[in-house]
Amino acid sequence: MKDSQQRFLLIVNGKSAGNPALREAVEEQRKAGMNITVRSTWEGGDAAQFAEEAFDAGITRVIACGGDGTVNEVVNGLMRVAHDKRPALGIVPLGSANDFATSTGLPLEPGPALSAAMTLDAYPVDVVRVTAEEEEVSTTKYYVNMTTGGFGAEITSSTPKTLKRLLGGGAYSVMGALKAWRHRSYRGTLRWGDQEEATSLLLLAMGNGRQSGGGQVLAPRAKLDDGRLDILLVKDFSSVAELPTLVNELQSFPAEGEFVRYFTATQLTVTTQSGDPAWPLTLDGEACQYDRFCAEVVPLALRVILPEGCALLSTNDRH
Ligand SMILES: Nc1ncnc2c1ncn2[C@@H]1O[C@H](COP(=O)(O)OP(=O)(O)OP(=O)(O)O)[C@@H](O)[C@H]1O
Repeated sequence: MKDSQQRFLLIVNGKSAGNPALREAVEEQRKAGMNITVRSTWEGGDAAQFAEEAFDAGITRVIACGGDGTVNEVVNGLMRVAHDKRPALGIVPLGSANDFATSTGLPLEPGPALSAAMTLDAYPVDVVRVTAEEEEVSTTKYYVNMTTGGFGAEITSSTPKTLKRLLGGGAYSVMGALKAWRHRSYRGTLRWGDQEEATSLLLLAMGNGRQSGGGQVLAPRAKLDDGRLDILLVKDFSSVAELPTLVNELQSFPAEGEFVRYFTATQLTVTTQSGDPAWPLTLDGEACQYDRFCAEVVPLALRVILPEGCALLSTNDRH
């Protein structure tokens, strides 16, 4: 479809509605004849609703203007639209972390980002469905980038920089930090493929994309369109003497390390024993807490506007 035939909906996080660079970029594109509607959110939930309504309003591309949380809401709204009617997703990153946009190589400034979202091609990517059963109520949420769980999720959702120190620091500074944060592990039984493991984890990461928490690469080999989740398990340690091994393994992501395991799966379920605390999760920046949940890949569910040659697409592997 030609750019002039596209109908664009910008869903702007109300926090950024006055962003001068975005306003200027929209004005410029409109002057160039582009058909742009802008809707600004008032509160959580609006972005998903606007995205869900987009197809009926004749929109062909929905452009999420905000941080990872806004992108996540828009993805959830788009997933409520039938697959063959689902508008493509573009991103103008205006958040504090912007992990998805950064890792896919999209422009980070509003002007170039809007231009990219309006003119670049859209590529089909996987979306991950997370279902949870809590007191007989079932909830379904989607994400496109990464979910972190356990203590790691607590840190990523509170202070992204703290996780950076955990992963990037030396063993002794890590130990001090962990003590200061009163770190804890989360217990549960994990099931994937034909495997089952009862374990105690500091961190679980389920990556469709590669990074979260403001630049933490937790799924370095993930591809957005390979039909698989890249799973990182970081087991708890019992003494400071074990920390150098743990920190080393976090640099190499071994398939079967002493503390770190990295593998792929199409589906992963986590179940806690009754009486154990529920797992804190951060789904593309959105915090929640579940006793039992299942994450599964919905292959090629959403077209996302990405840079040509994006390293996160397996179609670009040969380049
Ligand atoms: N008008 C508004 N004012 C303040 N907050 C809003 C408004 N509309 C939506 N929100 C909230 O903003 C959250 C999303 O924020 P967003 O991810 O865009 O920014 P961020 O947190 O700075 O980004 P990042 O995750 O990249 O750090 C939503 O969960 C929603 O609840």
